[in-house]
Amino acid sequence: MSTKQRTFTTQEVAQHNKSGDLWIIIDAKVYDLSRFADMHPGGSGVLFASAIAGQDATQAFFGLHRHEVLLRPQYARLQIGTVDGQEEVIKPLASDALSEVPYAEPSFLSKGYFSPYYTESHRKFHKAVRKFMTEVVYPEAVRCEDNGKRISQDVVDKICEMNIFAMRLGKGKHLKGRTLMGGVITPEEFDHFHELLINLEIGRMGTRGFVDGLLAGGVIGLPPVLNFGTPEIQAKVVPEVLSGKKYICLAITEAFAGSDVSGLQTTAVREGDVWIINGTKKWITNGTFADYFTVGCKTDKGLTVILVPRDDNVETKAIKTAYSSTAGTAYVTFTNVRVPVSHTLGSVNKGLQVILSNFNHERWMICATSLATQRKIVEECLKWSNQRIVFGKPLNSQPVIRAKLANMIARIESAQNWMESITHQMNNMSYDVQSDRLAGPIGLLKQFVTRTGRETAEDATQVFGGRGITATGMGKLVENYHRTSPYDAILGGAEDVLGDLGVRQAMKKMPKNARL
Ligand code: HEM
Repeated sequence: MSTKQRTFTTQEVAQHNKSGDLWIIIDAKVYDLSRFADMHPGGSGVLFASAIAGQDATQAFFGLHRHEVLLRPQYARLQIGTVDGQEEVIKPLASDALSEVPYAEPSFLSKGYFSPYYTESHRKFHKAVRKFMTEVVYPEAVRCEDNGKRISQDVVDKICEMNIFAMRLGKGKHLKGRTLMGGVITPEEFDHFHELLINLEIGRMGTRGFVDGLLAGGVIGLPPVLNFGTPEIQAKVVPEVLSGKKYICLAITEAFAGSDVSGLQTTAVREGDVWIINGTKKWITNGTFADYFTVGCKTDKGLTVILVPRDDNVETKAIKTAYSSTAGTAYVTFTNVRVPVSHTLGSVNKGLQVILSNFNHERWMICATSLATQRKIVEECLKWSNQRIVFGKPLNSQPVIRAKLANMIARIESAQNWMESITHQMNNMSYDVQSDRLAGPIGLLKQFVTRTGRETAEDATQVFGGRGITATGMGKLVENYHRTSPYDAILGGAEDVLGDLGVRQAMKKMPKNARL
């Protein structure tokens, strides 16, 4: 019989209540803390309080620790048995399970709710993605977010084997003949809702630096190659990148010009069959580890996008930003870099079109991951305000807390519904039509998601108090979100610029005869 199956009465447990002989009960499980007490991060003293030592400390424990503490192997092995006649109630979810906390999942995944958009294909796809993300990607996300190291090759290989990276580029020829999520769906079935589901799963991990470190640079850096590269360049680069053997990033922004791409100063000068590239790029996601750079360059009569392979004349330096350096954010310097003209992506001097054609998809992706993190934060607040006891009552018995929750829920539900409506349009429009009709709505959606995201980050910090500004423990997701939600408001186009874009697009489409 394993020690885990031993049972004890509460009276027996109560005998072990002193230094060198300390047991406690947490959720029907008996833990022997005799030797651990001196190593306890919260100090040994708290464990010897009369309401804790030898007693049922469930409520005290969950007021101070996340459930995951008990699951860590070094702590799980402190369990010596269970309490006679009691059953464990607080269990970890299965890796493909859905949260039953109201609003923790989008409504189409919540029991008893319906959706006009999702089919059985999306549901089974979602189950496979959730399982994979929970088992393979999430542990890596937590590790990398913490230690700032880039994603490991082993995890990249597994992601690419499932073709998750390829699917993040959306529908298209690059999916032809690929086995998606081990064959759960066919490439022909794949649509933007499948893609949305991947992004939602990535966002809900709540590790913002890692969300970008998870090859986000490739999601925006590869499409120009896929859509504008010569057949030879495509045949070489696309398989290398989609298999995770090489990394690519998009290098547009500079210290001189961010959202205003017409102000770029990196130059490409043609000398026979080569481009000579000089200049710097800043805030380049995945730049520290990229093998290829999709670079926006100033040429004689405009902008030209050129694929630059890393060589000794390309230098990358990590930039210290507010989020984890696992994102690989770089300052890139090109010094007389020589690149064959066959590496030109699209037409010379017509690079703006190449850059702009990418933006809608990038912004839509940021909306999805940002929204999913926001939803995760709402789940954290709903759980915390339910379990946290203040002045003898759960936190959610305070009207002011419930008012914050009401606003948070309304924001994520509005954003999700708008997001799904735009995704439905994407599924039914050609890429060109999308550029015309959806650039404005996607800009406005992004403004809405990121602005509400920061309101939610503020509210969540108030709900969590000191824990919401602490990078470990109960409020660690709230702390991460509060610190990193401005990223979504900047990356892919600053919030105000995008709101303005939405209105300018609407102005362009105003009927000439519109009058009150
Ligand atoms: C199996 C039993 C326990 C284990 C394995 C454990 C483990 C830990 C760990 C790992 C931390 C660091 C913070 C974190 O990662 O969340 C911590 C903090 C703490 N623990 Fe425990 N603990 C146990 C039981 C208890 C109990 C019964 C109490 C009751 C008073 C307690 C009080 C605290 C306090 C006050 C802190 C500091 C919290 C903070 O900084 O916000 N612990 N514990």
